[in-house]
Amino acid sequence: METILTVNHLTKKFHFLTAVNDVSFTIKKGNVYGILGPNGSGKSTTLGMVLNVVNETSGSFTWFEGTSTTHQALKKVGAIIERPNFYPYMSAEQNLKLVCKIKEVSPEKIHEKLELVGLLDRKDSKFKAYSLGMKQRLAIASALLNDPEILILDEPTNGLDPQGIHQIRSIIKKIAASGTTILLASHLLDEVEKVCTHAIILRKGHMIYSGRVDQMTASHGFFELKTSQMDTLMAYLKDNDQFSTVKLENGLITAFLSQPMEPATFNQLMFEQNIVLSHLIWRKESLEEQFLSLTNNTAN
Ligand SMILES: Nc1ncnc2c1ncn2[C@@H]1O[C@H](COP(=O)(O)OP(=O)(O)OP(=O)(O)O)[C@@H](O)[C@H]1O
Repeated sequence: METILTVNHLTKKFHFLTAVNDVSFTIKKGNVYGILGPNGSGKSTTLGMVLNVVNETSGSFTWFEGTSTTHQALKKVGAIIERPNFYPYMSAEQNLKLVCKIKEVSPEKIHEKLELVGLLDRKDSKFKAYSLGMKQRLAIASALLNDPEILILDEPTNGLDPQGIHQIRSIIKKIAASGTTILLASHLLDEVEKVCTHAIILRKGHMIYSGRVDQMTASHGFFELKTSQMDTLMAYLKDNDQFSTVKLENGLITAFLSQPMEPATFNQLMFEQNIVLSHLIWRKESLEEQFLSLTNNTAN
């Protein structure tokens, strides 16, 4: 499958705050990716870096397998990362004509794209008369005018009423069905589950999951661990492919299993490594719990 974007160990620091911490993922053609995380988890900063509007502190990213410069590659990317902003006294169609001029693309696709987002019958209405949902749909039509390879959306349903949310989600699915790759940022688990095939979950700038949405809940659980030899244990776990993600927070190690393992087996393994555990708890439904903490944790 063709690779659209490769992100390698991307990190962004704002003074003392690490907004994005060592994030790596790959975007493959035809899939719908959701970057999921609570407010402040680093979603917009990640999108900003790959769109060249935020400078990375370290790490790198490559568009379209490095076949062209980032500047050239971004011409094949449609992105909406800010609130839709068009000329208020011009109609939707006039605004899109202007976008075509600026982007140097033919205006012939305007009707097709307005039709796709359900605004063709409102093409002559002034932008200022549009509802927030219509403005967002117009922004999507605008981003699609040059038939980009990938559409990037930051919180596409924020501030919309339930009907507006439903319309945007249906449009995203329609765009994806036509073969356009999509990358969206959302703080709503429900949204990512409904719309996306793949998810990248961020928490405080760290990536805690990357993979298929339908495998998010098929987790083998995780161990919560404590020992007086934290460094040795961390090094051992990070080197062991039976664990997918290992993190150390507040003196507690959380090690996510990539395959089933009994706590007794793990304890025996630790014993053989001369690591004495003072705390060992195995928990299941880990990702659902993660989701709850992700979606409820507004103080993040
Ligand atoms: N220009 C900046 N200067 C300083 N700190 C910043 C800047 N931009 C973002 N941050 C901080 O980086 C962290 C990540 O922010 P980011 O906007 O990427 O998160 P997010 O997951 O997109 O959340 P939200 O949905 O609230 O935008 C936050 O703590 C934020 O305050």
